[in-house]
Amino acid sequence: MVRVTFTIALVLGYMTGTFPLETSLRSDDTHHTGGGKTFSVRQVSNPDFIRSGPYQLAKAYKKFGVPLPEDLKNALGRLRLEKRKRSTGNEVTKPESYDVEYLTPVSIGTPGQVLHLDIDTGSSDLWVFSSETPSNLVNGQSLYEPAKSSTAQKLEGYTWKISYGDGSSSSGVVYRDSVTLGGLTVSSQAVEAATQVSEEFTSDSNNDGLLGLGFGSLNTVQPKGQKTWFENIMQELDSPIFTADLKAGEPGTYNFGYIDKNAHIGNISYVSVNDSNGYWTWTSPGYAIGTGALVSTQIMGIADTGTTLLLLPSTIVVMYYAQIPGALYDATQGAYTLPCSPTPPDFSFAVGDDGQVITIPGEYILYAAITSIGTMCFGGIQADSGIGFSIFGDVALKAAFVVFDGGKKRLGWASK
Ligand SMILES: CNCc1ccc(Oc2cccnc2)o1
Repeated sequence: MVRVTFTIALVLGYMTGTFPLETSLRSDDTHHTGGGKTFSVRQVSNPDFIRSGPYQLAKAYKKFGVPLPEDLKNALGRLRLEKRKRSTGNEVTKPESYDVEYLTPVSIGTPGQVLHLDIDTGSSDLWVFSSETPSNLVNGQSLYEPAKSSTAQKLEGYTWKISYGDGSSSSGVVYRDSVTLGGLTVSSQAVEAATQVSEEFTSDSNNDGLLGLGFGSLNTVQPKGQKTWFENIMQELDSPIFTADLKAGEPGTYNFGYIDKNAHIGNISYVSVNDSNGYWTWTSPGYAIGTGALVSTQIMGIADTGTTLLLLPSTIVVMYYAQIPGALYDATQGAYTLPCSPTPPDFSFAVGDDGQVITIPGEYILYAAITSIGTMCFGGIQADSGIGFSIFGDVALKAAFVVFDGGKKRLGWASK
């Protein structure tokens, strides 16, 4: 989750998109003879008009009521198929130890420079360790070197600066370059090169940066916010979605543009997303602890692949750990801890109004042993106090198959 600070200011309602000219080929430059007024309208071309010979020829046949010859009909059919051809992609994502984050190979520039990025649906900057990151802040990470990319373009005067829910942060300058993920290429993606990273990133040696899949409104680039990779590729996809299939202690998968029916069990329940704060924000109607009955209560939270744990309202967290002998809030850790055995109760959360429930196995809540003798463990469920919403991080996401639907602004949840 990216930490957003608002400055109270007159927000100019500027749009970052480019609008196709609202014009079309027209010729209404009618001239009147005699004393009447004359007027003419300048013809402007419609840049969105797609030139197509067979289509124009077919229009001519239709205009004069002549049936289309067979080969022209076939040509039109091929064109229609060609236009329909869209694309899909998929990529493997690998967990770091304790599933603290999942890293995905991303190719940047020409020729491609492969970096392993943390795909984060809780933020919207694509930033990387780079040749511009001071070497004393680099500790084994792969670097993006724009000078070695024939397609890199520096956005002069553009900067970025971001801080995350765990207190880590980074900042730097901005390039445009080609970015390929899962076989899908955005030719002009804003790539944010770090000139500063906090200690948490320096010590995170295998993590070469983040690829944000939140909504573009969260992007921190100044003076003009940039679109995420997904926002840039979305229209090319068969459908404007991506799915997250994270796994406990083993590689998972991100798919783009399609739903892999073999990746989930039972139906996918969809819930609406409120993107007004830039996150994939949704509301769960309730939870259950172990084999207990569902407790109906609204849990508003974000689906966040970049947060490791499941952060919930403290009332629910207290209820959960109260079921576990020996569990306690450890003030030195600033967190709930519990005995590493026996396996604690499962935790379930409801999705939608069709009875769908996602059950997190108890072992996912034994997040990591605190002491080397391994008797007490760090809890995978912690309180969301002070954040303002809950965070369905990796502990929850790795129990589900999740559809992030950018077209309909909704989330789909299924068991797997
Ligand atoms: C592990 N700390 C460094 C680090 C890796 C990824 C991130 O980014 C985060 C952290 C928390 C929430 N969302 C994204 O920070």
